[in-house]
Amino acid sequence: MTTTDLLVVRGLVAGYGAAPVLRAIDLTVPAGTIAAVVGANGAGKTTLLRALSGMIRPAAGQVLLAGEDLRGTPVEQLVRRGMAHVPEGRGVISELTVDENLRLGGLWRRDRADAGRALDEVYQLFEPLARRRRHLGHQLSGGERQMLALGRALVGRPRLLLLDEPSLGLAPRVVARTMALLRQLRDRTGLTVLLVEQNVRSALAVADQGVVMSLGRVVIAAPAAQLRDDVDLRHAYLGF
Ligand SMILES: Nc1ncnc2c1ncn2[C@@H]1O[C@H](COP(=O)(O)OP(=O)(O)OP(=O)(O)O)[C@@H](O)[C@H]1O
Repeated sequence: MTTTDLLVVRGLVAGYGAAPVLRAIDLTVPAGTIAAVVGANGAGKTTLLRALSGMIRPAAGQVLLAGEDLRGTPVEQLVRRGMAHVPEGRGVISELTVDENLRLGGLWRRDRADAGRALDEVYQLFEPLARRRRHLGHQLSGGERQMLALGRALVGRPRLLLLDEPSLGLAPRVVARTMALLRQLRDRTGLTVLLVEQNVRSALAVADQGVVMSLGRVVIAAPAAQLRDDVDLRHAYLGF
């Protein structure tokens, strides 16, 4: 595992109108690690992912991906540089088949042969998707749709995966499987993950770093183990 910082965020300010939601976010995520972003409803977690993936334009601050400043970079270029965003609600296209949805994730890649290999790898990783290649998006269960959204992102071979609430609406067993998969991807491929989760326990169990947000700021960024084990910290910042 490399110790290079893949994502560095400095003084990021962003929002939807005149009043900013993110108020000077600072964040560092080393390559090959999982950072879990947790915090109360409305803290700005989803907004942070949107600002990083170019869905909303930051008003101020700096985002570096592997040392490269991303300011002004079009969304399509962000994808080419290795950023993949799986939004809350997942964005699976209901009218397309599993296979078509997955192929969308690799359409932009010039290396067609490797895009094909990445697709095969995703089918190996998600066996239920391989069995349902011809099924339409709307015929899938919630857990399968989550797999599909994640799989589609992975077909692009991202370096940084921005994952918003993957556990939303899923059975505990499926949540556990998703978290185990993230750990496996980190360990086997060196994938770096910024994981936004309401399910704090599950997220901290899999993460290397815990990032607690409140009112548009990062109030603590610490090793996940420290947040898990320190009762005072948990009471103060996470309420359990
Ligand atoms: N599209 C939007 N337009 C205007 N304001 C928005 C929009 N999306 C979110 N907000 C506001 O931004 C603030 C932060 O929301 P955000 O969704 O980032 O929080 P969150 O920490 O992800 O919370 P949750 O866990 O509830 O999704 C909230 O006050 C919310 O009302």
